[in-house]
Amino acid sequence: MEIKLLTTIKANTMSESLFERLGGVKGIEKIVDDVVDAHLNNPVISARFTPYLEQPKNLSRIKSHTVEFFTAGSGGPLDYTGKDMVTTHKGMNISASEYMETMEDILLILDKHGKNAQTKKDVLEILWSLKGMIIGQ
Ligand code: HEM
Repeated sequence: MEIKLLTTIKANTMSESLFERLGGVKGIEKIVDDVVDAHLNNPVISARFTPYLEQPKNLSRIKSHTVEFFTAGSGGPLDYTGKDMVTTHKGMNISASEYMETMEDILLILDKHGKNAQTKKDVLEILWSLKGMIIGQ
């Protein structure tokens, strides 16, 4: 019984793409909204994001690009139409600890949305692979 249950969980995790496990475009939109809120409330990095509260058009552009980015990167059906990661973060001189704070916020929100350890690990792996394009640009 237990073995059967475990096998089912494993099969589900393996057959569903990361995109599906994140809840499709709708799920990713909710995650991105909550992650931006978490960044706005994170004292280490909030100053990077608070100016966008006065630029709602810009903020929604950044959010929809981020939704596209995670949809495309997780096997979903949207193309990413934003700037590449180096160009986007150029001139910001983001530190390693700021980068770690964004990862922490994202993991907390994935927890809040009930995502399992494998899903968090998969997202973390993608974010980790990009860190050289984000830090110190
Ligand atoms: C692996 C980690 C990260 C990923 C995948 C990522 C991804 C993105 C994406 C997709 C955009 C939208 C680009 C566009 O609209 O063309 C963006 C914008 C932005 N990111 Fe990141 N980011 C990461 C880390 C960070 C960190 C650590 C910070 C600062 C603490 C940061 C600050 C910003 C800011 C301020 C913008 C808005 C730039 C603008 O005005 O166009 N990002 N990021």
